[in-house]
Amino acid sequence: MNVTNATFNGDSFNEVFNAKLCADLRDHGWFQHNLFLSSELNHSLAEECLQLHLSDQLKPATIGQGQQRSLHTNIRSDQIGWLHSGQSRACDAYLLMMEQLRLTLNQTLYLGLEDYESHFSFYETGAFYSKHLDRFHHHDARTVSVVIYLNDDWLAGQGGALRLHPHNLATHDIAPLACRLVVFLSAEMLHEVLPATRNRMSLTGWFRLRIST
Ligand SMILES: O=C(O)CCC(=O)C(=O)O
Ligand SMILES: [Fe+2]
Repeated sequence: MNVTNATFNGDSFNEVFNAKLCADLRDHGWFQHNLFLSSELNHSLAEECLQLHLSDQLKPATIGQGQQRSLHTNIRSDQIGWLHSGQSRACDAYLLMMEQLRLTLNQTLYLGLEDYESHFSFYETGAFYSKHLDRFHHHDARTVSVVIYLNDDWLAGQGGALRLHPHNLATHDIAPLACRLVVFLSAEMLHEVLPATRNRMSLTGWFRLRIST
């Protein structure tokens, strides 16, 4: 894959994108953009996620942080693999886009986001993640959540939606379609992942503030 010209879709990070990102997060607490990844980058990331799954390198996700971290398969049943820079060209291209997103969020919303952590997620048929907030209870720095979906040809009726529960508003379902980006405020937006009738792959990440100790 040629990272330099296959990464961004034409309208990611243009003025309209940036203005909508800023307005939607500020006014509603979430933002969606359907063609964020190029199909080439989507394909490379989907292939990498699938290979990690097939080679048993993804692990059951846990809940909580530090010593409180534990496995709760009644709350979530996906498998994850944390990303690190240099692991592949596709992951580096994705991390570059997230760096651009971090700068954009800081410039438009003055959020002071310092860094980003991210993992692949693989939900096998029937896997789910019940209603939760992404911010941990104790001194957590997670501020903005980002999900990118990697699933070609996702059909209505296959389930697997990200269900947002905006405060005092009706729930909103988003299908996990390839190339799609969803951004929301980690401390405010309750959300869940509904079970699907097929495997579901994504990249999930969090922009964090520096924690002062
Ligand atoms: O995959 C999704 O749609 C959301 C995943 C999620 O909520 C999480 O990993 O915290
Ligand atoms: Fe979440």
